[in-house]
Amino acid sequence: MMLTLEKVGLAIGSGPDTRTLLEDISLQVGPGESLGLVGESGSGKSMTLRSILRTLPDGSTSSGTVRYRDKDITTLSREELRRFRAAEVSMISQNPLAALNPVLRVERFLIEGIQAAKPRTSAAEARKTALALLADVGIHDPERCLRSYPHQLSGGMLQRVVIAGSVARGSSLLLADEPTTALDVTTQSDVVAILNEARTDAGMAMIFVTHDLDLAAAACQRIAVMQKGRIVEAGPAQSVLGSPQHEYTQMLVASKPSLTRRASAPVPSEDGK
Ligand SMILES: Nc1ncnc2c1ncn2[C@@H]1O[C@H](COP(=O)(O)OP(=O)(O)OP(=O)(O)O)[C@@H](O)[C@H]1O
Repeated sequence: MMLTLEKVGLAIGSGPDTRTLLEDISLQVGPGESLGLVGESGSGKSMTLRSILRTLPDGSTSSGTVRYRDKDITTLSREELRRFRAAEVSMISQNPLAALNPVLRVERFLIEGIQAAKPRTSAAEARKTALALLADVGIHDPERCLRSYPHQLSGGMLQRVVIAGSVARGSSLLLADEPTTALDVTTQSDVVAILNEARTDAGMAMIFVTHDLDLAAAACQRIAVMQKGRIVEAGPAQSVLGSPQHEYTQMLVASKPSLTRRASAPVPSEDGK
């Protein structure tokens, strides 16, 4: 298994003011696999990702184990943790600008990633690889994209560049936190398709956080449903969403806006009748 969480817990504060943020979180993701974490706002999805990266809030206490390959991440030294974050994990968030340096062209971002993974690659070779990676993520004019600064690209293009960057760095673990929330629906499905392709081609393990059940089903083979810091139901995406067992999952599925229902809903007349 690439990543295994066993009974991960997280609490903040002390004494009677202690608040439990995560409780008994156990999950596994293998190479090339994708796991969706779904649940309402505040259910602990982002905190689960932060437990993996060990970027926990000040004053919090964690428990349980986070195993990456054969190492327990919770016991790594500061230097080992820095290396784990830089070389093994890529984080894709709602805001791709956060991952990119605003004063550097896309070219520098990708070439640095490629050379970090394979230090002996020449600049010319790295440039060629960067162009190929941009083409792989569906960028039509890779030359132009390489020369661009982040602010010159659309949200969908930026998210593609960040995905190309994680492939360039040879990351084996992809943590995606609402990566498509800021995109329009068509670009959303393009980005999900590109993520899926990058994951299977490069054998990356992916955790995909979203509150959108349809998106989770499109991006993930398995789904874990979180409520109040716990996983209440987990299993193959089709069975969790098709025949949910836990009443919280049933409620989420029932309240999901259905595209067919939306499309066929009667349009209210102007006077509201
Ligand atoms: N720095 C912090 N200190 C204390 N509590 C926090 C901190 N950040 C988040 N929390 C609390 O931790 C709980 C879990 O939050 P988390 O961000 O993981 O939820 P989420 O499921 O990712 O929600 P969202 O979809 O809104 O991002 C929430 O109750 C939140 O209020």
